[in-house]
Amino acid sequence: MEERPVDEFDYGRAVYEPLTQSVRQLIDATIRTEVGEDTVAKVQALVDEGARLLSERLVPESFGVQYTRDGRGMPWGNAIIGLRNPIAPPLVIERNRDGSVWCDVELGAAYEGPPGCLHGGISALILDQLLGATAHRPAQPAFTGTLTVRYQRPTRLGRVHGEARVVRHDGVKTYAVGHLENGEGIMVVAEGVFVRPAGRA
Ligand SMILES: CCCCCCCCCC(=O)SCCNC(=O)CCNC(=O)[C@H](O)C(C)(C)COP(=O)(O)OP(=O)(O)OC[C@H]1O[C@@H](n2cnc3c(N)ncnc32)[C@H](O)[C@@H]1OP(=O)(O)O
Repeated sequence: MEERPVDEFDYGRAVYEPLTQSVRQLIDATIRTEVGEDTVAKVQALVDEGARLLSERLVPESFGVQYTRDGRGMPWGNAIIGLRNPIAPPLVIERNRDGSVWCDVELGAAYEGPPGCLHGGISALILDQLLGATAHRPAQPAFTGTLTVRYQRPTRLGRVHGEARVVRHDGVKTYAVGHLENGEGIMVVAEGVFVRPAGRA
């Protein structure tokens, strides 16, 4: 059996996070490059070789949430916070003492919708995760039941600040609100109902 370091979280982070960050740079450069076709073909061959090497051993399906032996969750494939997911910015969510949450994130060319602006689906994705994180209780996961998003103004690509907080609980339902803002003000607001499924709460 393979010898695993005691701290799998730190080991995994040290090994995979730099790779993920390199692939994020690759995604950005793939979108914005203006080099000639010979260079594009050369890079494609290198990328194909990298994918071939990484594919020599894969988990059978998606990554899921793997746990360290001391119980720490590693949602590293997650589409928005995944440490091993190059399409995740990634979002790093901070929690205040009152349970509200916030994040600061840099969103570049890979997240474009209208020219120069953040794609509305990405705004909704960030808000879904933020509102879900504030609604979350340990060992009582809450699923997004309904998420309502109001796009007040186009959000320019670049640095975005997000916040979310719980406004009330009603049985298995938790109601949360949040917003995204930048130097131009509050751009997107959201409210959501998060439901703890019967039998799993
Ligand atoms: C640190 C970790 C941070 C984690 C953050 C996570 C963020 C990401 C969150 C997601 O993206 S989750 C993925 C997207 N969501 C889903 O896939 C959910 C799919 N839907 C379901 O699984 C079920 O429909 C659901 C769990 C939402 C509800 O099923 P139940 O069978 O438990 O609901 P039930 O019919 O028993 O109703 C319970 C209560 O919830 C209400 N309800 C049910 N579905 C609802 C809904 N969709 N929206 C709002 N309220 C809903 C329902 O009216 C009722 O209210 P009352 O108690 O007042 O009668």
